[in-house]
Amino acid sequence: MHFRFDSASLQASLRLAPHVRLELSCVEETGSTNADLLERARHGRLPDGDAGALSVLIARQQRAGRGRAGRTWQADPGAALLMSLGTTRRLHAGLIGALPLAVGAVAASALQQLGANVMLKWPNDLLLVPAAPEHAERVGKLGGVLVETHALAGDQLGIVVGIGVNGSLPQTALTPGGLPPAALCEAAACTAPAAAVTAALVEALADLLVQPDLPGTIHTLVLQRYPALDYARGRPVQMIQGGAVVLDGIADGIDSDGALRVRSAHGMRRFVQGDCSLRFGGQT
Ligand SMILES: O=C(O)CCCC[C@@H]1SC[C@@H]2NC(=O)N[C@@H]21
Repeated sequence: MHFRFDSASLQASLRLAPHVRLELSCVEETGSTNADLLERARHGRLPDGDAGALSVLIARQQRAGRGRAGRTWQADPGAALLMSLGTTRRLHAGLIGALPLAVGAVAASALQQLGANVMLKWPNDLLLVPAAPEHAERVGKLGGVLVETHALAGDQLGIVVGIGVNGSLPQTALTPGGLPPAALCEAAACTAPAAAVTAALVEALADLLVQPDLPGTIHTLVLQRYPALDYARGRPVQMIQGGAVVLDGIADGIDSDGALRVRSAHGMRRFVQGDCSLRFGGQT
């Protein structure tokens, strides 16, 4: 699966609600699509999401792709969808932690509709899960979501939603959380071409970001859609903060603010930051 587009043909293939207006650019190479759109946010050049407007930037290659928690995100040229969507909205700071989960839920649902069995791991991982239940533990990291924001004048926020999805397997070995990488080309039931994958994700994420009631939509996605997509729920996990294991327990789901609940012998603990590593057969 190879990702390479020109803006005009991608734009022509999109089915968007009539009020949605996209400024779409597809580039061969950039540093980071998230960094580019955040720069636009800093200069007041992201469009108005209340009016249904968004910027979408897709790159075939990134020189300095960004992952969560200051990590880098690497992908071979054309091997992954590398995309950011940017807009300005009014969003209470208390909901920023829940937004990546809502984005993940929307992206996972869009990919499921294309036949890939995609689930989620807190806070931002897209997982590819084998369809056969007896192989459900042969899960891999398909991609990730990186939401970055920039406070603007008034109570407006520049919101940049980045997503990376592997079409082909990357060269890298393990990913954060100890999972092997996975790619859409491995999902037997997903025969959609790269253009269809891209269009489905642009349509779904644009629709989310211009929702008139964005806070209510985030809330509903996190509380109602995320649970069915939550791969970790009920499984043994190890919580890692600052490189150290801080808790062994059982993932117990997500709160409305995006916090992960983990149950252990010491009771229930909420996490708003850190990594959640799955433990299979007692191993990390
Ligand atoms: O798993 C993660 O830590 C999040 C990865 C997010 C990667 C995407 S690729 C497009 C966008 N631009 C970036 O620099 N990062 C995000």
